[in-house]
Amino acid sequence: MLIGAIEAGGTKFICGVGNETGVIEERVSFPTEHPERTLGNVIDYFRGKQLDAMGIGSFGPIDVDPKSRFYGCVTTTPKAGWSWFPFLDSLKQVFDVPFGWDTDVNTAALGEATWGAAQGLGSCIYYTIGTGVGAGVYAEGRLVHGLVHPEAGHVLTRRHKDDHFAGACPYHGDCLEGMAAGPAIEKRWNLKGSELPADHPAWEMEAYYIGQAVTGAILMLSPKKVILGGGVMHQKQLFPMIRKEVQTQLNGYVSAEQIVNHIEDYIVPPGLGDNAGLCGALALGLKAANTD
Ligand SMILES: Nc1ncnc2c1ncn2[C@@H]1O[C@H](COP(=O)(O)OP(=O)(O)OP(=O)(O)O)[C@@H](O)[C@H]1O
Ligand SMILES: [Zn+2]
Repeated sequence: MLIGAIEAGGTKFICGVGNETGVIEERVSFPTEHPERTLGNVIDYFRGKQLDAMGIGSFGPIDVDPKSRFYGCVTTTPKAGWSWFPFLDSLKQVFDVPFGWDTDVNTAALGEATWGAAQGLGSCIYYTIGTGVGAGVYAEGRLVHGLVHPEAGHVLTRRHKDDHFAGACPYHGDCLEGMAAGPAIEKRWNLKGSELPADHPAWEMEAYYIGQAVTGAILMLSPKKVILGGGVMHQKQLFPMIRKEVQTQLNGYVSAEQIVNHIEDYIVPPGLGDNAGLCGALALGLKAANTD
């Protein structure tokens, strides 16, 4: 089986083809520009390939309700031209194959649940901490949608005692994304995260905020694995700090072995590394092929 995979990011698009075992055979990448131009590039790349299905994990927010007339669109984005643009339909008009469509983070969660760190577990939550913060939720063997889809990057946070930064979210100020995304780190410390030393106090603060979000997710969803990806999580020293923070915040209330004794196997980086998104899109395409 040959599946087309699209990781549609706000900064760049990655397209690739792979098979039902999760192997990506080739890939290309181009910058996210006006949708007509960007999707023109997508179509040019996939045209002529004998695809059985396609999967798209998109930056959001997006419409994931198949009954909605805006299904397959990015909804309210500041990115020029993308709001309500018929993203999915433009591709469906050219490629007569089953399509999978979901948020970038739900897609990465599916990739991890299918071939990565949460393989065979039936549930996980996947956070990306990058330019924004988002989370995908896989529970009881399926991706979670509802009224819209989870927007776990914007949960409210309790402020760190030494933090006087107002917060960078245009909607909420000091929500999780406003306090912990890459641009928040840069605004607070006047240095990019990648330029801050590993022992800088920034990371203790960062772990405090991510730890709160993960604690909330554990209490609300009881995921069998917590996966933390995105550019900021390249700071590997954050992992032990976040694990400790979660244990401190839970304070013994959740007595599962994974939290008490094996938290290093419970809160982990993506098993698929930087391929989580593209492999997830492959898994979405595969699901679409199998349900069509
Ligand atoms: N090594 C690093 N340490 C700390 N922060 C980093 C590092 N590398 C990248 N970042 C920060 O991560 C952010 C970029 O995140 P990422 O690489 O996940 O890209 P993105 O795809 O634009 O993010 P998003 O998934 O939110 O769209 C930037 O704010 C950058 O400063
Ligand atoms: Zn917010």
